[in-house]
Amino acid sequence: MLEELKKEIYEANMLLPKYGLVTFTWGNVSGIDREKGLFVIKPSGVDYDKLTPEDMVVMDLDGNRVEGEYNPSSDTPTHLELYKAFPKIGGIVHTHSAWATSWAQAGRGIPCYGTTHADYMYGEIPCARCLNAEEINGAYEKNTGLLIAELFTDRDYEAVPAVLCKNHGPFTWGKDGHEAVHNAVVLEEVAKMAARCEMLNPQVEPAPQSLQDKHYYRKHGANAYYGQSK
Ligand SMILES: O=C(CO)[C@@H](O)[C@@H](O)COP(=O)(O)O
Repeated sequence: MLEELKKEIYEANMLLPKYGLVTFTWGNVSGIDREKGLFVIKPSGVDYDKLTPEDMVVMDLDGNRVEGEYNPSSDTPTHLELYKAFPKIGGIVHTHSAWATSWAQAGRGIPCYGTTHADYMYGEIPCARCLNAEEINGAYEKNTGLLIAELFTDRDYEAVPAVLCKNHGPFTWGKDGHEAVHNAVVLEEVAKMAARCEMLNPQVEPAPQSLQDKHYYRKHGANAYYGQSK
C-alpha cells in the first residue's frame, strides 16, 4: 500500500541527516495521500542508517496504524493535527536542529532580519507557547498540533511554513515531504543567521517592510515574476 509515497517519504527522511538537521533519531518526516486519507511517517526510534522504505508506517487520519511493523514516530499525533488544520500541505518535518531549537527553547520567534528569510517566509517565524501541565499530561503530542493550528488561525500557513514550539523545537511543512525538508533547511539557516545577527548588533531591527515585501512577493503569489508561485 502507498509504495511510492513510502519511498518518497523514506528519501525525504534520509535528507535530514544529509543536511545535518538531526542528531541520532531526533526528527521525522511524513507525507500524506489526501485522496486515500492516509499518511506515511518515519517509525519511532529507528536509526537513519538502518531505515528502509518498507519501514515507513502508514497511518489513517483517526490515528490508527494501517500498515507497518514498527510504531510510528512519537510525534505522529502532532503531524495528524497539522494535516487536519492545514488542508493544502502534503508533507511535515520535525527536527531538533540546533539553531532553530535554540530560538524555540528561548521562547522567541525569529524576526525577519534580511532577504534570505524574506525570500522564503513572510515575516516573523512564530514561537508557540509552552503547553501547560494539563496539556502536557494529557494528549501531549495532539495538543502540540492543536496549539500550532490555533497559532495559525490568524496567520497564513503557506506564507510561513514553519513554527517553533517553546521548550521543544521546530516543525515545518510544504506541498510534499521534500518541500517540507527544504523549508526545514531554510529555517535552520535563517535561525543561525538571525542569532549571529543579534550577537553582532543587539539593537538590530527587522528588515524594512518594503524590502521584506519585495523579496517575498517577487517569488510568491499572483504577481510573482521569479521562482515558483503558490
Ligand atoms: O521531540 C522528540 C523528542 O523530544 C522526538 O521528535 C524525537 O525524539 C523523535 O522521536 P521519534 O523517534 O520520531 O519517536
